[in-house]
Amino acid sequence: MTTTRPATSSGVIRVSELLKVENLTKVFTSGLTGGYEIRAVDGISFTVKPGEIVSLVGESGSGKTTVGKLILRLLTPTSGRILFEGEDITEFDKKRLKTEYYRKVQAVFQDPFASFNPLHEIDRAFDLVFRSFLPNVGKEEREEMIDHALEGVGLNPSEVRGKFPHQLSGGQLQRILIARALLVRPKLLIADEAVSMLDASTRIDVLNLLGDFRDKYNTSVLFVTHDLALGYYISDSTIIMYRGTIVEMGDTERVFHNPLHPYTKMLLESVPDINVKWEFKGIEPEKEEGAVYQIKGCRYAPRCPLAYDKCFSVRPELVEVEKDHWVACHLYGGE
Ligand SMILES: Nc1ncnc2c1ncn2[C@@H]1O[C@H](COP(=O)(O)OP(=O)(O)OP(=O)(O)O)[C@@H](O)[C@H]1O
Repeated sequence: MTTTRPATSSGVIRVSELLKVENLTKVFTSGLTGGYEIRAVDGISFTVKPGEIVSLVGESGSGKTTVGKLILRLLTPTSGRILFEGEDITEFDKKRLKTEYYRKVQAVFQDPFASFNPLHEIDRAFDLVFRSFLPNVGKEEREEMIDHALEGVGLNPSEVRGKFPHQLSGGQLQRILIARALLVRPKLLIADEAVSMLDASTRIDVLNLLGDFRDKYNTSVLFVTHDLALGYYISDSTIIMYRGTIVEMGDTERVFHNPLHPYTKMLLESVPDINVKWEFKGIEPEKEEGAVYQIKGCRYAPRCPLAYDKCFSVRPELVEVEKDHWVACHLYGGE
């Protein structure tokens, strides 16, 4: 990959985990009757340290968004724990989520248009944040804070304030949402495909902005993406998911420069190279979805060129093969 990455903030002190996900599982059922189990997230564990940017990478359907929604408690886990600052947030009631948790954990999603009411000026987007988390801020200070937050994401307040969503571009709207999420200086930002709709140069600006914000306020970011290059550019650590399971994770440099899992290797080989012209090689058919979740072993086995008997019958565990580099593959001794 040719992308260069901004240097990791050197001043960040990483004491302990901010977020610890333990054996997290979410099972959906497809259809009302006679459906099959979709193990969208299947017993995954990982941590996010204070000030760490972690990419959650995988193809469509790998379970990335479900993980984000579970951490945001927009979904209830089937089993497992989500510890935030040591407390299991799956046990928080609605009041605690609203008054405490969402003060510290904010999110930005893919489609900025969906987050704005087309009938209201964009300024209204900030109302809920002030009402919920900053109720004592006076009108004048509030206006200053909004202007400051907008400037922080590279917007000129006079160009966007008082406008309706249809009068602004997707990039401007997404920056406004990021400004809103960062206004309360959250400890964790969940950015789910948050830059996918932006054009290439705006995308890099917004990524740099997330990096700057982390450096300034030690905010951790869970960066959910299907785009390996973006994940590489921004993150300290990378988690590769396949069909609800983590197949590889660790320090971003190690995962990208020494990929071990056949799935990670395949993903990296699929990144288009600017010097190579497109050539159609056919599309590999995926195993039928319901059948994939019934595989007792590695979910990637049916697609894996190196799979052998054991891969279909025994689920490989994540093993640390070098410092801060984990892989779940029988080729590396996982049981
Ligand atoms: N509410 C739901 N009911 C039933 N199945 C669901 C539900 N939400 C997600 N799924 C299924 O769970 C699996 C994982 O979905 P998820 O959206 O988490 O994947 P993803 O990696 O984020 O994919 P994408 O990049 O396409 O958003 C998919 O098979 C999806 O169809």
